[in-house]
Amino acid sequence: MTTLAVDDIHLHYGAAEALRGVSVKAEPASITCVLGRNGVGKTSLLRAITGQHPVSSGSVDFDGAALNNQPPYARAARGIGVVPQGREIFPLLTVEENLETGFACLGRRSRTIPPEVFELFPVLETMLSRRGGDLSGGQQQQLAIGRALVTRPKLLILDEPTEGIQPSIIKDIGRALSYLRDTAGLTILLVEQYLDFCRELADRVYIMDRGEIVHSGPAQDLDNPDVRAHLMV
Ligand SMILES: Nc1ncnc2c1ncn2[C@@H]1O[C@H](COP(=O)(O)OP(=O)(O)OP(=O)(O)O)[C@@H](O)[C@H]1O
Repeated sequence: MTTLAVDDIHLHYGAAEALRGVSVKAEPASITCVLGRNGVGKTSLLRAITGQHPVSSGSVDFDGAALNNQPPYARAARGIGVVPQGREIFPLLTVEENLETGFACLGRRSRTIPPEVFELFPVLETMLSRRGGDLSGGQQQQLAIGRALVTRPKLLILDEPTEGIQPSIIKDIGRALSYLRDTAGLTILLVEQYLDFCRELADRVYIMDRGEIVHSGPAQDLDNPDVRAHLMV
């Protein structure tokens, strides 16, 4: 069963239409990557999936059932984990407290930090009592992914996880996402501008332009200059 099926959604900010009939699917245990230049609607698509902005029409089905008008916290409780653009770490909370904010959508008995968070990102364990704001950008990105994993997601959504991150940590993040797909069977939906990262990781790619999907296919399609042309400024 398809984990996520976005079907023909339209989304408006006032009179401006940011999404014009967008359809996207994410299959179980796979990485789906949405690419596109600045301002084409990638974050708006994620807002529609996470419930942070209402859609004007169309549907979003998750795990076999419609999400309709469910608020973001209900979607998180159903298994949609989010790593937002800019990470949104609480700077004055410790690393441990930041991870524990993921407990909010869990029942009392599941309120533990899964060991895989520290297996994937050992630096977080060594920095548990440090303040989030004292971490480097790359460490904060790892923390944001760890916090999303605490919610035990079936679908992990990441908005530009490589933005402003040093190459060695981008590699760590890539390895972590492959592991989560291959070993934990997680479904991953990734918005990115970094083409090589997507080419290496993704199973399927979608390219957006001006609120529409202009190409979809296997990640190898990114080798095709005609496909890459959609990403040129
Ligand atoms: N809160 C908002 N109110 C009004 N317009 C918005 C809002 N958020 C985004 N937009 C507009 O909607 C369009 C799509 O923006 P969106 O952030 O979804 O694009 P994006 O592809 O994620 O861009 P980026 O790569 O810069 O994050 C843009 O024209 C943007 O200016």
